[in-house]
This record gives sequence, C-alpha cells and structure tokens, in this order.
Amino acid sequence: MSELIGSIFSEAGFKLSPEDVEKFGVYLVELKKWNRVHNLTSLKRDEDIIRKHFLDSLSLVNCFREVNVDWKGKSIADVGSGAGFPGVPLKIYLKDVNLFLIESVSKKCSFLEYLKVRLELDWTVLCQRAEEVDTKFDIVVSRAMGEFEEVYRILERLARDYVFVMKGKELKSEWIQELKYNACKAEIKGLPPSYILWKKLN
Ligand SMILES: C[S@@+](CC[C@H](N)C(=O)[O-])C[C@H]1O[C@@H](n2cnc3c(N)ncnc32)[C@H](O)[C@@H]1O
Repeated sequence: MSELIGSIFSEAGFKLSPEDVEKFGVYLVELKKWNRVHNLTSLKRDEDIIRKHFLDSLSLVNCFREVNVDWKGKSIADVGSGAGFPGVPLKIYLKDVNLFLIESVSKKCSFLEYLKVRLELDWTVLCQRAEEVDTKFDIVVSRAMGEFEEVYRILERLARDYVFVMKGKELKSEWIQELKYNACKAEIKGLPPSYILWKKLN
C-alpha cells in the first residue's frame, strides 16, 4: 500500500515523506471503512482513490505555485469538503496552513472530526451551510460543490484574498470574460487534464 501511494505521487512530481505516505495510507483505510456504512465516495479501488481523490487534490498545489500564492500560515477554507477533498490532502502535504473544512452533512462532519484525530493533524470542521458561515478566510478552495454559476458568489463572500475552484475538464468562456476568473490547466501524470478556476480578490 505504502509503495503504491509513494509511487503514484512521485510519478506525478510530489515527493512525500514516509510520515506523509503513512497518513495517506491511514486516510485510505478509514475512508474505505466508513464507506461501508456511510456513502462517502463512489470509488472503490485503492488506486482510484489515491489518484482521483488524493493526487487530484494536490493539483491545487501546482496552481498555487503558478499563481505565486504564499500559503504559509494562511487560513484555507475547503467549502463542501465531503470526505475531505481537497482540504485534507492539502493539509497533509502543505502542513503549515490553518485549515477549515465547511460541510453541511453531519455524518461527513463526524468523519472529518474522527480523521483529524486518526491523522494527528489539526483543522476546524464547520458543520453548517457555507451560506451561514460569517468568517473570512485568506484562501477559499472547492471541488465538486455544485454548478459554478451557483457557487462562485458563496465562495467569494468567504474569501479575503483568493478563490480556487476545481472544475475538471469543463471551461466556459463566460467564466473568464464575464466573471473575471483565470484558469490553471492541471496536467498531472496519471490524471486527465483539468482546469482550476481562480480569482484574486484583493
Ligand atoms: C459532490 S460532494 C464533493 C465533496 C468533495 N469536495 C469532493 O470533491 O470529493 C459536494 C459536497 O458539498 C457539500 N455541500 C453542498 N452545498 C453545500 C453548502 N452550501 N454548504 C456546505 N456544504 C455543501 C455536500 O454536502 C457534499 O458533501
């Protein structure tokens, strides 16, 4: 298992420490265990979970680098985090970020609270609808929370500096021209190319 995790990440250019590999291993085991009772992910195979959830979440790191985002010590909110994507892989890899996971479904919040203890990491779970959160965060990230046209305002209201939305393969010109978003093209070995929309607010 550790070998598979290490090799998938290193092939894609992410060097993980043995501790990080172990944390991703525990995450995988717990996700599959909880998935037997709660529907947290439709993916069943280890390799699919590692690539499509863990590695895909880290495509944000490449976009942060491309945009020159200084994430160290910053607050990052993952909105509609579900089983922790992309926030938890970001926390494992970046470490020095103050992570908030916003998720409205209580069984998913319970998983995120449990996972924090199992991984011996620190983050805050805000178990409520994002529309009801009245704090601002330096960086707001989100994956698969809903239609872009419906979520971008919710995300921008929560962000002090940046919004990053993982959009997959879809990119509409109006998001760039009318809503003034920019796009990173994530090309990570082992994953189909995908877009991350981003906007600097200040
Ligand atoms: C399709 S899942 C994606 C989960 C995760 N981001 C991922 O990429 O695997 C969408 C998640 O967003 C949550 N969600 C949707 N709208 C929300 C809102 N307004 N506030 C908080 N959570 C929301 C849902 O409960 C669900 O867990």
